[in-house]
Amino acid sequence: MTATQAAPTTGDVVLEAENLTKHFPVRRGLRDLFTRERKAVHAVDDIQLTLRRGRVTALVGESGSGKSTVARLMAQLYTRTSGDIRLHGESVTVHGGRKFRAYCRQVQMIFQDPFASLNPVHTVRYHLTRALKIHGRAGTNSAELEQNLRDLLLRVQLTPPERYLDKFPHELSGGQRQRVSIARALGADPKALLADEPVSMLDVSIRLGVLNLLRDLKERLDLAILYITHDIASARYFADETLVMYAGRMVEGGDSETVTQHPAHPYTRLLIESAPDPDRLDRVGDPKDAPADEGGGEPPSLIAPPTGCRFHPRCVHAMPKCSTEHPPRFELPLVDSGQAHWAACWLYEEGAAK
Ligand SMILES: Nc1ncnc2c1ncn2[C@@H]1O[C@H](COP(=O)(O)OP(=O)(O)OP(=O)(O)O)[C@@H](O)[C@H]1O
Repeated sequence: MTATQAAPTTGDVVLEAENLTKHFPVRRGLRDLFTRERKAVHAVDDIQLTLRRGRVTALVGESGSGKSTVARLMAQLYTRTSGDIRLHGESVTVHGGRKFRAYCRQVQMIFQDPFASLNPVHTVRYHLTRALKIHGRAGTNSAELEQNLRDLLLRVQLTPPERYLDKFPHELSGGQRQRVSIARALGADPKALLADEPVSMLDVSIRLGVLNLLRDLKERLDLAILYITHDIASARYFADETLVMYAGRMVEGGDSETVTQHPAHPYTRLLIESAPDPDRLDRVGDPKDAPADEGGGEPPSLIAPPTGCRFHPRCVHAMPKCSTEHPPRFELPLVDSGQAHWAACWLYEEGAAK
């Protein structure tokens, strides 16, 4: 670092996406041979996302809303259809090779199923040594490598490290396996972690421990973390900021307390109603905070998504405009936290009847 460069501080932008879009082409069937139309799954459309040092951003939505696709795009595992991804302010597009490795040194992904992401025929020592070697952090001799391996396991609270180093994945519990996956990611000394449903396959009793570990890493290593989940209650507990996705688009965002306690978008309210948070139970019946019925139904087809707001076919507040015009982000009045809060919903256009 040169003398003129300021040291990075908590809150600095690490990774950001602008207008990120991914359409997966659909293979043409026999019936489509005579049409010119090219069908695609509109998995992710026009996403804005900013990950900052020392902060957790939750991306919440039901199955198929596009959360994993966003993470894979940010990890450069998928090529994007359009949009921009910037790492420390610089646009990046990599397709494998040395550039991809350099990107992975800064941005690491943690997957939902630690059993699938660890090779069953190799020990913890093998997985972690490989990660350290790939990223040039194995040290110059075997004593240094041993110390680095121990440090990684200590960092994910697998103690004493000697007990775990020579174990195979099947000899570990689900929580321990996920901790090894996290240790492997830390082997790169990344600046951002993309955690795709990191606890959803774990026993309920050990989920909190793994989330607490991630929070501890965020604080101690000043990591920027993207936390993908379908469980909005855990976003309130764990994330600083929460973004809600529906059918490939972002519909609401703000600090986690505000989004989960004062949800604005009818879809966010529906998500919260279907996953009650004990702290809100005393307010059930308060029409301002918990409308009685926010609609049900199924998410739409992403091959031919609804025009206008994609939630309008399920929305009990839908107005004529909702089916024809895509709503922009409307800034909402600040509540308790004083942090920015927005919703992409015509209900919040100035003058709209709520
Ligand atoms: N490789 C692919 N080819 C075609 N369609 C895909 C592909 N990957 C994802 N999709 C589609 O894109 C949409 C978004 O999928 P994605 O996995 O990102 O959602 P998600 O919110 O992460 O869901 P889940 O929680 O079930 O993983 C879905 O309709 C899915 O079927």
